[in-house]
Amino acid sequence: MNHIKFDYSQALLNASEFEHLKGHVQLAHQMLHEKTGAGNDYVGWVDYTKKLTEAEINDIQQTADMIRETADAFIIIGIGGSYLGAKTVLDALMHPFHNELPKSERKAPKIYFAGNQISSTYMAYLLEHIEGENVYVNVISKSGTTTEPAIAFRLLKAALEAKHGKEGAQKRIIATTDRARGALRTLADKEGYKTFVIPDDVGGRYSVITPVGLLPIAVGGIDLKAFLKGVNDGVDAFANPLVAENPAYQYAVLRNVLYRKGKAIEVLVNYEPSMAFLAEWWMQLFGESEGKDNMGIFPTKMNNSTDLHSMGQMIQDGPRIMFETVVTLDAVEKDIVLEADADNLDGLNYLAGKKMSAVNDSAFQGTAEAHVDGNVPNLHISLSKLDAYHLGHLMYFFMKACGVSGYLMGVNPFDQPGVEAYKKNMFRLLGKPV
Ligand SMILES: O=P(O)(O)OC[C@H]1O[C@](O)(CO)[C@@H](O)[C@@H]1O
Repeated sequence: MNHIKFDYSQALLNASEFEHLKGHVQLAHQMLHEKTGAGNDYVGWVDYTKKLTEAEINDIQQTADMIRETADAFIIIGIGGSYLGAKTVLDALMHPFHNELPKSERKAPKIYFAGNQISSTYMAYLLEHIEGENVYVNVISKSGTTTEPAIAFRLLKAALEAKHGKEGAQKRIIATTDRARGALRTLADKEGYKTFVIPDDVGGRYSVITPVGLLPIAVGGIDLKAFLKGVNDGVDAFANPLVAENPAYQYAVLRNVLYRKGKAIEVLVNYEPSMAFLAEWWMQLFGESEGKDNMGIFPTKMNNSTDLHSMGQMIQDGPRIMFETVVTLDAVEKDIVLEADADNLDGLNYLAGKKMSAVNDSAFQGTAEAHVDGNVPNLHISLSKLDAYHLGHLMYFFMKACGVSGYLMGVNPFDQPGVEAYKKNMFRLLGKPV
């Protein structure tokens, strides 16, 4: 069943402008489901979760439970698709001040990320910060050869071995990587680490639904089965080839029509800080999938109402080359009723008795109205609430829309050849042996 409400009444398009693309969607749907399109070696994510066995899920859950019971701190090493999905879910569903809670109130180890940049300062502070802690590490790399996580892992492995010896470190390291290839696989096999496999036919940016995302999510205490159920219900709901009944395909069509009308920038907007990282994950998903052959919609983000006070001016009055996709929640996790103040020096008594979420909602409504008036098309996605089920459903919605959208755009949505350019130069500058 579909749990995404997708409203495109403010897309500033006539039905006639997207009707003609419906036939193309049927073709893109077929290419994806029958594995006949470009990049067809990488469409395993389409029904991956449907094929996950109970034993595989239990293995992930048991490993996570062991880490939850034993570790003070859990470090997720990975870059791009190898950390963005996990961080999105953990940020969205965990206590916003989780790492600062006293141990007795924390339901999971403190969680840190490493290997998603090459900052020596960050790494030095992290190593110093975790010195007294019982640390477990999940090193995640599909290729097993990415420089950023490899450097971070080398440093953390050395720190763990210095503290606990080889055997103690071995117990605290879990590697998520390719079944057979890559330096991380070789190392993990040699050292005897517990490993999880990233399937060959699932690319990094589509891998949050594999152990890449699932293990960290479970360590965070998120309900894995609910997350997977949300994904699986998405697999069913968004496999409907009829555009009129499939919001993922509607979204794919509309963004393509908007792009063809000169809207080269898509802004993913949220009104909840817990959802801010969703945009980072979404940016890689669409950016790496569609930015090809000098084409593609440039994906960016607004965390509102914060960014209305920095980028709001640009959206309202800047060049008319952007559209917004706003994600909102029908119900917030916690609400606060604003009270009257005897002095009312701040002039806020007109809000007395109102819920803070209603003020936030008015910010959303007012902004959408202003931006649409300013000729910025607005697409609106709403979820009934933010929990493991709905987040899994939403992430799969975006994945499915992205595959179809890329095909509509005429690119291979499953490769990322352009990412190699900086690496080649960096390796030359560093004198990496060829
Ligand atoms: O999991 P890996 O192989 O380390 O790759 C991490 C990320 O790097 C990229 O390959 C780009 O360099 C992304 O596509 C990917 O998500």
